[in-house]
Amino acid sequence: MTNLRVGLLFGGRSGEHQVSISSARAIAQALRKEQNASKYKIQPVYIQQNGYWLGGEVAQEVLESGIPYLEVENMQPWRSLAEVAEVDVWFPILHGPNGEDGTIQGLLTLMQIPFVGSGVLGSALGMDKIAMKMAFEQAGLPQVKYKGLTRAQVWSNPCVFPKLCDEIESALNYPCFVKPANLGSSVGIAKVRSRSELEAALDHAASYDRRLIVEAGVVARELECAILGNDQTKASVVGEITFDSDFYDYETKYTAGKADLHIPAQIPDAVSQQIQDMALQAFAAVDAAGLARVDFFYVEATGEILINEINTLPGFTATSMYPQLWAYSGIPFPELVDRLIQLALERYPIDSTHG
Ligand SMILES: Nc1ncnc2c1ncn2[C@@H]1O[C@H](COP(=O)(O)OP(=O)(O)OP(=O)(O)O)[C@@H](O)[C@H]1O
Ligand SMILES: C[C@@H](N)C(=O)O
Ligand SMILES: [Mg+2]
Ligand SMILES: [Mg+2]
Repeated sequence: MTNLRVGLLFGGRSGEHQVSISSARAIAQALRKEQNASKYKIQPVYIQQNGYWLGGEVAQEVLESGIPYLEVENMQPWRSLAEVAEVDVWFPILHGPNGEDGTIQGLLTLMQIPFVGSGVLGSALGMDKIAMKMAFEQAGLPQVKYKGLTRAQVWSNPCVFPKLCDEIESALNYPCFVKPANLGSSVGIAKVRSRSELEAALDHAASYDRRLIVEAGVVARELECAILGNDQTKASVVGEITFDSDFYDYETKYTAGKADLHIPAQIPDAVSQQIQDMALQAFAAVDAAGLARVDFFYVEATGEILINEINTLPGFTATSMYPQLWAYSGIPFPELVDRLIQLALERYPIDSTHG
């Protein structure tokens, strides 16, 4: 099909709103390159931070400028956007809650329009770090010790909260990492080394999500592997990230020069092979589709490889690993987005036979 209309869905009601805009800009650029230019027509649809959907000139302007649109006078619920009816295939490049978590995927499934990436189950399991870790546990994938919590427990009465902190300290020790269960780009994450830091971090993470996770901290090299495919999946070469900051936080991720990406990672072949196998297993364990990036910890001294997480809509920004891992593995960015759209079309008739 020529001139297929690709609904580039970006922004979103998420703490990763700005990252999504950056990812969408990179994908739009790739869709305008080489054969993609005659094959696809981009239909940008921007979801404001407050959740309203905007098409037309505003969406185009956000895509061109990279600057979020904050005005509220053009409020549109999604169903009144003319663009929505014209899309042949959706490319949701939304990160975090309300985009990477199955909500949009459910809506697009009901619209009966093919879309890039995982369906409802894969997205939801891949987003929620507690559910994800349970799925990984079932698949026999090694990971750090963790404890899942709810906001209600954290914001409970002053008698219960200290007991909760006692339990976390005795189960996980310091340092540990406190995270909102459903977020990404390190938003809301803190590395904590004391009781007072733990209390503050739990309170902070609870302001982002009603589900939280605390993980034992590990001293390790950080390795990532990209996956592409539906039922026949392929793993990319493994990459490593190094940085001087305390951990791979938001600023380190998205400020040019703060982190170094090493592709391929300088690790033994056997380690690389094991990480690729584990990444493929993780993809299957959450029922992901299309694409994902799987993040690992490699404890060099012991040879231990621990899975950290899967990201079913990984970043495509200038400092993001996913497109760079594939570029090194022989799939340039324009071909990568083409393949992702073709994978969405390939999967669609299969998924639509449910029920
Ligand atoms: N248990 C842990 N031990 C040591 N470091 C950790 C641990 N958990 C997280 N980190 C640090 O925090 C970073 C972010 O963690 P994580 O990948 O879980 O968050 P995220 O918000 O889902 O990030 P993204 O989706 O952008 O990859 C890791 O890359 C690592 O630097
Ligand atoms: C976008 C960010 N959550 C990533 O995983 O790259
Ligand atoms: Mg993540
Ligand atoms: Mg990560």
